[in-house]
Amino acid sequence: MEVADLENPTSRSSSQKSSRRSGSRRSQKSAGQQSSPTVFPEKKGKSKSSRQKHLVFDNKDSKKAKNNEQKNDVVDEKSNFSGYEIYSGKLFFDKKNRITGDQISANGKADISDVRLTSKALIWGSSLLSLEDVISVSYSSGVQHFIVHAYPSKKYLFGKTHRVRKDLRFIAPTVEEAISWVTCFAEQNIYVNMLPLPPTSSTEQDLDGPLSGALFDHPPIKCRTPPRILVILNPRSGHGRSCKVFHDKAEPIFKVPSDTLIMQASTYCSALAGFHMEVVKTTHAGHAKSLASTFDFSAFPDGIVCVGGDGIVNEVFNGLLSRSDRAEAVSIPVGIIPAGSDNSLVWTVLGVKDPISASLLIVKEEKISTSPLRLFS
Ligand SMILES: Nc1ncnc2c1ncn2[C@@H]1O[C@H](COP(=O)(O)OP(=O)(O)OP(=O)(O)O)[C@@H](O)[C@H]1O
Repeated sequence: MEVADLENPTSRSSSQKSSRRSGSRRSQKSAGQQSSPTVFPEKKGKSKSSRQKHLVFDNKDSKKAKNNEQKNDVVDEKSNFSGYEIYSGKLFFDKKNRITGDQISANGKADISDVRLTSKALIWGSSLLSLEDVISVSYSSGVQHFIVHAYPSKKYLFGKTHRVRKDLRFIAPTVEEAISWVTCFAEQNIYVNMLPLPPTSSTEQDLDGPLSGALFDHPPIKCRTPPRILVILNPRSGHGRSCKVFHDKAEPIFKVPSDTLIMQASTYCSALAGFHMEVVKTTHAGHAKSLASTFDFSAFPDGIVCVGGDGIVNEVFNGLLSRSDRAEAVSIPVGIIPAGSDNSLVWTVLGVKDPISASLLIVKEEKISTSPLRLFS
């Protein structure tokens, strides 16, 4: 099972317990949200019929339920999971990312399931993916598929868990439905990577025509503004292993190198969680303090992330508190990615030990917005 199994509720992430996102859809649209590039809907007429040739969804069974007014409670006794339904419908889960384009073969019919997006999870078959574990959704304008990027917990030896990256690709019956799914994810404050349109075959291009003209009938998908943060990394932390910890485990959550996100067998440049980060590696003791005491807030309005052990965090807080604009400094969000030899501070304050869980908290903007004064009071 790739994600939490409803039959086995203990495999779910403990982070499901609380969700800032419960509430009405309207309330979830934060004031800071901005429009991402407009999603160009499928061209009507010719293009629709051309795409319908791929579809094997049974439209009679397909149940599309967008519950703006009436929110259905989803309560699963086995998993003790609850949330209200945001959207539901039939989706093809492309388990092995093997389907080219949006075409689903007859063999793939068995993998078409009823999928529900609730205020807390994405649920299909016996699988449940907590939205707390979802980093982002990637989508290309005008295609039927989208990818949900997540780091669900997985059990390994002796009941211990660790987080594993999953890129779950779903194909909707129509482009319009794909857009609706992506829009609903965005409304749950999940970042949407708007990717370049994948290359189409010459035949398909001829049938569809260029994606221009009367393609603006869909409103733009709204998602949060990509945060800009300063990362202060102590390369000596954790006996010199902090750089590896950051680049291997944490950085891919915030952004991915251009050649690692693959959609439709084509390579796209994309940021996973859409963060703009400047990474500064400290060169000496006291460097983190001087950076925190002098950096320009306007360049990094969304905060600082410390990568290292307790010492580097201590320096950053001391640097912030030593500033002349202290009132503003104490409100700057500070995140911590544990990479030191002893990470007792991050464990005590945030309740996490591993760099992936700590990064998820930063992406979810839950702990990064805690001011240093409040942290230590
Ligand atoms: N480039 C550097 N070279 C030498 N020392 C540094 C450098 N950058 C920071 N330091 C100092 O190293 C000290 C220890 O760093 P840090 O706490 O991050 O790592 P650690 O000792 O591995 O972790 P922990 O404190 O959890 O045991 C910090 O107090 C800081 O002053």
